Amino acid sequence: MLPPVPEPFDVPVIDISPYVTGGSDSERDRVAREIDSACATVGFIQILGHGIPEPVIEGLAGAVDDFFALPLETKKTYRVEGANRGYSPPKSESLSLSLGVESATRMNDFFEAYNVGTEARSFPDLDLSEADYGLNVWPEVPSFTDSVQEYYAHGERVARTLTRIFADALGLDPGFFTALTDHSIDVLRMNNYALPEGSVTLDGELTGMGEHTDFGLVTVLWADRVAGLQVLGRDERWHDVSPAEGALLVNLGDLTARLTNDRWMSTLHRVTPPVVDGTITRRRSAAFFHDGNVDAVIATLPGLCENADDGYAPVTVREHIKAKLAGSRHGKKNTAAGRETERVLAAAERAAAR
Ligand SMILES: O=C(O)CCC(=O)C(=O)O
Ligand SMILES: [Fe+2]
Repeated sequence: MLPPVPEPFDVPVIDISPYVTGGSDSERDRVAREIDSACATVGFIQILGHGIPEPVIEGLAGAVDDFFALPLETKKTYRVEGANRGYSPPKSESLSLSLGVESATRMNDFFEAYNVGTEARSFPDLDLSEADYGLNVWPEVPSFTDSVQEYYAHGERVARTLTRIFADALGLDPGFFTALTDHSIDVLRMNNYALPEGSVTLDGELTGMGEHTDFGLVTVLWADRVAGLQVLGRDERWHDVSPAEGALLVNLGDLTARLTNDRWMSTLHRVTPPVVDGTITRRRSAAFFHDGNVDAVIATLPGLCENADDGYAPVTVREHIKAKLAGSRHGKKNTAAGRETERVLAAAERAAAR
């Protein structure tokens, strides 16, 4: 039975500084317990004490502003075929297809994005392929490369700090995630939700970014404090989420749900920016996706399934990400996700029925 009234919905605020600047065992223990509870009940967290200096965040925001202010034709010269890199124009992706949903709003996500990520050549000793770890393209925009690279290094540091906390919260060896992530496929997706006045008719189908779960282990999300992000609560209603002053949002991806046999949640979310007087209120965000080594095998932790065949089937990060990207970027329904698709589809369908 669905709850008759919406439940109060809060995205817990957690100060992770004991893991960033050093803290006592008991302080770290408190952080790990708070993270465990947030991951098991919401799947979204607001973190403070992350240690990213304000000028670094301002630098990222400035880079996002400068790039997306370019004419569309110029931005399109930075498209990269066949890799999750460079510019993605409005209406070229449909996140809901990454779930295996044949959406009525196919390719109607109006966000535009710029992606950069970890490159094969950063690991000269490993035999990594550029098909998995694509080369970045950098736009000719003053300070863009420096500002984005500086933020990227912090995004990676914060993601790794989080997985260190996850190991404690799940009672695992401190190095558990390091073994899965020492050459992690990471991507920073800078999103811009804006359409010039009059360029589009909002027919109720167009959306900022369709409902989806993130693909990897954990996402660190910087976002404007402007409405638009909505998260599906356990009451199966969509709730508006905007970060507290100075907070970054964090959410878990499908690979962590698989690892924990759904004890921790990969929560459905979407972006529906408000329309004021026929114009979309501009909103920016930057999602740092920490997805794990391409060849890491993600299998449910033994302590979290009663029988050996109880958990998710083991999957490599490569297989999983490939199926997801084929859905969102190439309009191909993700049929490989199995139990995961069932989980997210059931939640999406119940939310739609409300
Ligand atoms: O714009 C946002 O706040 C969310 C972006 C997001 O969910 C994503 O890029 O996966
Ligand atoms: Fe997302």
